[in-house]
Amino acid sequence: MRRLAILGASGHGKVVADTAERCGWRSLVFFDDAWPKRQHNGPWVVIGNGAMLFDALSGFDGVLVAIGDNRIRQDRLRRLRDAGARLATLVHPAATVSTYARLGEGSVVFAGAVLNVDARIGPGTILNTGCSVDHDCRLGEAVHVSPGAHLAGGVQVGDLSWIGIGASVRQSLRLGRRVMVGAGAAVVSDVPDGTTVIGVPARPLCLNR
Ligand SMILES: CC(=O)SCCNC(=O)CCNC(=O)[C@H](O)C(C)(C)COP(=O)(O)OP(=O)(O)OC[C@H]1O[C@@H](n2cnc3c(N)ncnc32)[C@H](O)[C@@H]1OP(=O)(O)O
Repeated sequence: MRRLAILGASGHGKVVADTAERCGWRSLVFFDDAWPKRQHNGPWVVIGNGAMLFDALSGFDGVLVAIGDNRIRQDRLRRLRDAGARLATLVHPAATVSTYARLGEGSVVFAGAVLNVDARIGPGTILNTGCSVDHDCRLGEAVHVSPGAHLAGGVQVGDLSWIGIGASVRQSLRLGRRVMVGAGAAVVSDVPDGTTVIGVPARPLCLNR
């Protein structure tokens, strides 16, 4: 039976595990630094800490990092890949991914998400429940598109950026690295690196205070 290891026994980790089962993984276990205090994550067992996963890689057919923090997820994915881990990629059967889209290793696409034609998604990205990423979008590494967020066609999103729940981004815009788009925002202009924007239309958070 193919074995999957998931690093990060969080709520996000439970959705990753649930999606993995829907994708046909039958044997899956968690690793988390809260072990041995944390022994379970929902119906799944936590069998060791992060360091123990690195020692156990040969026993797994796939490894995923289920850590919501983009920077930490990117770091752990890179370290696991360098250590020889076989990084898995998940697409929930109720998600729609174009044959002509590309999805980087270690990425997850949850139920109801749509990834459209000629989109390119970097490694370690989360396309969360019911989001959409439209044609020709370019997402960097370890991006998170939250539930119900929508990117119109041709949007570029830099590494480590986070599109908040229910936000929308107008077509052909360029969002930099480490951008945070607040929940429910409507982004109608480019966003520079490291900027948090909120509101409708979206403005930098400091300008809204
Ligand atoms: C399955 C899952 O759960 S996936 C997770 C999905 N979660 C998300 O998408 C979270 C997105 N995060 C947000 O929207 C956050 O509120 C952020 C990042 C924009 C701001 O967070 P913080 O920096 O902690 O700001 P804070 O909460 O202190 O709010 C600062 C001010 O901005 C306002 N504000 C915060 N977020 C928003 C928003 N999304 N839209 C409008 N105003 C906002 C607050 O009301 C506050 O206003 P005030 O100064 O007048 O009182």
